[in-house]
Amino acid sequence: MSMLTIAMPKGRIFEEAAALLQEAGYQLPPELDESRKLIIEVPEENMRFFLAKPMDVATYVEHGVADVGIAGKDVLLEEERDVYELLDLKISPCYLAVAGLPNTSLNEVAPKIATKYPNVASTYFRGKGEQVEIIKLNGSIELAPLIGLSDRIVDIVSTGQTLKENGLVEYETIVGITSRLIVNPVSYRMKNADISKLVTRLTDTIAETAVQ
Ligand SMILES: Nc1ncnc2c1ncn2[C@@H]1O[C@H](COP(=O)(O)OP(=O)(O)OP(=O)(O)O)[C@@H](O)[C@H]1O
Ligand SMILES: O=P(O)(O)OC[C@H]1O[C@H](OP(=O)(O)OP(=O)(O)O)[C@H](O)[C@@H]1O
Repeated sequence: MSMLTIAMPKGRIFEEAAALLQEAGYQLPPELDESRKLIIEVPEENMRFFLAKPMDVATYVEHGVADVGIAGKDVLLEEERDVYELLDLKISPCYLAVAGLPNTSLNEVAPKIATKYPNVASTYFRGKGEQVEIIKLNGSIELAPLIGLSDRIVDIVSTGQTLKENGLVEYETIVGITSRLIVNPVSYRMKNADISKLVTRLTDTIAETAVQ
């Protein structure tokens, strides 16, 4: 029987995702978060894990090298991939928002928006009929309005600490974000029994966590 391959995001989602799988009854080795290995096989569960950058998880799943993956909804919105989104795992909650320096209005012809999410940002402003110039950054987005690179940012907010410590305010909430279970469409057919078992177990675990 072929193994189920799961692309896991390294970084802040990882621990919550691994804990959720454990709670769902999968016995995962400590090696999964303790070593620097990027491929971890768990023969007892007939599973194999790839440790990927969060932005890349859906790429592995779309190409079918991973059967399933765990990805933030932000990543799925930014890069539309040919994958099925099966389940809201309700972990790593945050939201995408428009923020900037306080008391500044957007009266220029095409205000500059700095963001790690150029597609989400342009779709959002197009939807409001506002013309903007998108500036793609890869991190430290809050720096942009402070130094005059942009008028606004579109970025993730979780505790709000980063905005606060940099004297920025939120202007609009775009969309709420949680992590999702995604699956390759071919794997979904070929490995339906294993994937359905995973989905059922995770669904039960999420439901139990919700009532607690
Ligand atoms: N405060 C937050 N900031 C950023 N992402 C968050 C936050 N809270 C939850 N998330 C989720 O975590 C994912 C990003 O994880 P992480 O920050 O580890 O990766 P990253 O953005 O690639 O970071 P880096 O480039 O610094 O490694 C996002 O896709 C989002 O769904
Ligand atoms: O509301 P908060 O709890 O402060 O979280 C939000 C901050 O966290 C993320 O940045 P990250 O730590 O990933 O740094 P980076 O943008 O430099 O990658 C995000 O881009 C915000 O800057």
